[in-house]
Amino acid sequence: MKNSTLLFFCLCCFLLTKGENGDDLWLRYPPVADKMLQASYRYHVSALMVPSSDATLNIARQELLNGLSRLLQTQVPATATLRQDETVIAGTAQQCPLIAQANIAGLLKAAGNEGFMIVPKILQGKRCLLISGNTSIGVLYGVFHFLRLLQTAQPIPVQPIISAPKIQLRMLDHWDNLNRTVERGYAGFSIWNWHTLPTYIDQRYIDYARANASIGINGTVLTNVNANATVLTPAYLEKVKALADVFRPYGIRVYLTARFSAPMEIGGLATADPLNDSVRGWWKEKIKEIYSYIPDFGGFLVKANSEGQPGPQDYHRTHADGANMLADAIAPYKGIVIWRAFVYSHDNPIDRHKQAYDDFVPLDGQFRPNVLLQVKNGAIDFMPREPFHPLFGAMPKTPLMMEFQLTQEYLGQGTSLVFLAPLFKETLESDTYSKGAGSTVAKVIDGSVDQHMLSGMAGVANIGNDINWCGHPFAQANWYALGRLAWDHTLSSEQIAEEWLRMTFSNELTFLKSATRLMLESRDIIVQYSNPIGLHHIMGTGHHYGPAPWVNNQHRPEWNPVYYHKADSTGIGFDRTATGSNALAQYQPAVRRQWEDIHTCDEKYLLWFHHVQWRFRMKSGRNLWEELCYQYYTGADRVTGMQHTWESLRPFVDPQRFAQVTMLLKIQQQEATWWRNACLLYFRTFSHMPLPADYTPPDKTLEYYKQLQFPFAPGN
Ligand SMILES: CO[C@H]1[C@H](O)[C@@H](O)[C@H](O)O[C@@H]1C(=O)O
Repeated sequence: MKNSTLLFFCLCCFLLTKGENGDDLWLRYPPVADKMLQASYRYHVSALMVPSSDATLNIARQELLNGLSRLLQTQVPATATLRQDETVIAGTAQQCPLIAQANIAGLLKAAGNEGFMIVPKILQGKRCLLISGNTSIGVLYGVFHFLRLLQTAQPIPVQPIISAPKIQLRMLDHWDNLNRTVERGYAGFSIWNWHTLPTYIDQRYIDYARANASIGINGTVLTNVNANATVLTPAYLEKVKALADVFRPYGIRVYLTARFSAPMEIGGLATADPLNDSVRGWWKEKIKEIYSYIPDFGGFLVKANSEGQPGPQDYHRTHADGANMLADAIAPYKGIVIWRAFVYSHDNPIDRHKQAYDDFVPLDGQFRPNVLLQVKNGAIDFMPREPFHPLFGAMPKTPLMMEFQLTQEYLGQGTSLVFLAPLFKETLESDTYSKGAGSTVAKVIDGSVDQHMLSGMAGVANIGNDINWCGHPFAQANWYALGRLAWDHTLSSEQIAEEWLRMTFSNELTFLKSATRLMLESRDIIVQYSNPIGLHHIMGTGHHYGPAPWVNNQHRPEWNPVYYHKADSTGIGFDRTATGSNALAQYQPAVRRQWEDIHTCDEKYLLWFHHVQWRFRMKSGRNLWEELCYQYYTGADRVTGMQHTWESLRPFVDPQRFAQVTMLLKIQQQEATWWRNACLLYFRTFSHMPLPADYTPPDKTLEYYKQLQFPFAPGN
């Protein structure tokens, strides 16, 4: 064997074995299984022309070479001149004279700063496929899109594809602590190794950047919102700089969480009052220092006056005073401040649902232009199902950024198969009616309803140092979905699930049909067996794992499940209508009308907005108690159905991942039974009604469930 052939053979063996454990996420690039298709791809992609003009284009070329050699099982040669057969050319018009001559400038306008175009062209009489954009990063996104077409067995485009992101800031928020624990993290420890940074660049950092770039994520907040000021000290800034240097060519900016009391903790000042001159001066100097390390630093994410975090209210200042102080200091560097709206405190005992709106709506119009307000999808806290947050549409003068949670804090954590795109879509497609019908949450956050220049969507990361990144093999799909929806919120959950499955597992249609359904139904199923009909926040306190609707001993009333379900002898549910907390008044009249009447309210939100009598007649004809039983039992049964579906997919999945998911589904089945039994046994003590005769009664007592301890639950 010639040396070069041997080398290529070794490379293929390495590439083919790498990825077995999921360490390549959706960038596994397995050989195209359909030989006809592979032959057609080989014909259309017979040479590559990618100029070496900068680090981003070098990455694009490398990704193409790597991806194509694995997919097509042949080495696609790089070329500097057009060949007789078809050439793929990637670059901007400035970088690549052939693209400049291709007459695509008009089309490229629609691609903006980060978008791309993939277009077939005849140049110098020869067929070419151009992957272009107005910037190198646009080209890189185009390259990943092109590879996705091949990974998902799509035809080579015959018509131009033009794509630009609908949302500007597409981010991951890591809740990673400096000691490498991850708050609400279920996939091991933090991937940021502060001990070996800045000198040691873990391959994981590069793979993380590739994965993010492949789905258009362009920002990462490295640290927990429950912040530690130490990350702003020089020793850490050097480490942050090392990460920023790795991520830059992938189009990813680095952000940090700013602890509001940092001027006191690491600056030696006596106060952190945002209107105090020394404090303002301290932040200015600190920000100048940060930019001396990281010239394109993105900015700060701040959790203030929430769950014990310091903030401007400690000095009788408003959230706007706090945000603006940082915004003024960072504006000269074009940095931004992302201020969180997740606030609640015990002096709002009637309904935690209302506080963010009460605190922030009066401040609309007072924030500097470089401030975004980051709002969780719902008003309580990443529940399995929540109506959209009433702040969306209620602050037209402030750009609101979406905060979704990818880590499954309340959704079975690391053990449950739950595909979150349907949850995200449910919120994004909700109509706020803020500017009349059609003012969906998606259009509020993409800035189109109120004409904002800044727009953003973040996902609380579900990434850790587990061998497969996210703990559960299917949890990777939630990271993927966030990126895809932040790029284009009109994509359907089905499309995203199918894309991810094709890239991660197989393009076999039989597999895809069942596996897509498995994913699409999974979120509904967990809602059904854990929090049906609008129930919420009835999980174990502290670790948030498993059911504990009986808990009533937390010193903060709003941390107790009983505060939320309000079960009593008459019924169950939280009355948020005018006869109750009146949280509904925070929505537009058209939204209110959907939910305020107990007889017409969408039943998925019924107990969210109403205290409902046990014998209330539901649309199914069952009374509320019977419906609750039906939902819990059906949900748990459907997990058994998920197990059967997965079993039927055995022929399509490698043994390792097949076994992992099989074992996890077994745990999920046990959890579903646990939720069902514990909740029904407990709620029965209020309804005083029996389980319908056709259900197998729980084989354990309520006392048994109350005494279960979880010393191993993450977060304990
Ligand atoms: C980072 O703290 C988290 C906290 O762990 C979590 O239980 C709650 O959901 O939300 C907080 C927040 O979003 O700030």
